[in-house]
Amino acid sequence: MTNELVIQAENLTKTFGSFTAVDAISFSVRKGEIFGFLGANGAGKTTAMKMLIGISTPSAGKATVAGFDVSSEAEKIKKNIGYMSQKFALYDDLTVKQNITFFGGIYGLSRAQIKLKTAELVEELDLKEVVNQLVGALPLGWKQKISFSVSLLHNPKIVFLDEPTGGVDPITRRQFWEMIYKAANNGTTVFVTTHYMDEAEYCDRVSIMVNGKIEALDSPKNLKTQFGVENMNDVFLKLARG
Ligand SMILES: Nc1ncnc2c1ncn2[C@@H]1O[C@H](COP(=O)(O)OP(=O)(O)OP(=O)(O)O)[C@@H](O)[C@H]1O
Repeated sequence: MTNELVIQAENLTKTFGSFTAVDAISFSVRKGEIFGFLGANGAGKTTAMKMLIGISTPSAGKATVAGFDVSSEAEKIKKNIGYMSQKFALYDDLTVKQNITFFGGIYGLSRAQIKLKTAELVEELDLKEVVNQLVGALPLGWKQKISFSVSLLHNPKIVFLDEPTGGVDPITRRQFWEMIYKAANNGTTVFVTTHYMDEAEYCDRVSIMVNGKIEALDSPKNLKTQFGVENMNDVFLKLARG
């Protein structure tokens, strides 16, 4: 991890009518950092993330991602990031290989690059058996791992993961986190939302949102010390209960 800041938000705000979903949040994320973005349902995480990836315009405040302004340079941001949404976006009726080819094309990779990447992924994820199977036939954990790899196809500087491990078993979640570590070790910054507090422990730093505001932000170790508790679940409960 370096000291280069790849995400900087300053008083970033989103209102819907009179409702403030994201309330003047300020934070920064370093290159290669695994940054956990936590909060209860409805706290404003997805809304904040949508502003950071350039698909929702802030109502107030500002943010830069990969050096580009989210309000005025959204197209440049999209070229520099990967995104895996809660409803991850692989096509069930295409094979694994066809999905990789399709998304590689969208990300602007050449045929040769796609071929190379496909071979790499088959090797890394041990996909030999399933590469020509329809994605729809694969278990959820597999879909998520492939989806994550697809979001990294174009070697983005930052990858945004919105609850990437929802609904999968602990072993698959652990494997997924090994992939996250590997991406971070390769210099990719990982911005991840999760509801699993064991996953919060794996992050370099964690922010916790309550009603649109960031109420805590530090390493898991420092947060546990600050709140005088043993685990991130208790940190979260203390904050959420107010
Ligand atoms: N387009 C919209 N119009 C009006 N209200 C919205 C809109 N999008 C989100 N909200 C509201 O903003 C609040 C924050 O929602 P958001 O989806 O960002 O929360 P979240 O922290 O991501 O929750 P979850 O963990 O359930 O995904 C919620 O009260 C939601 O109803």
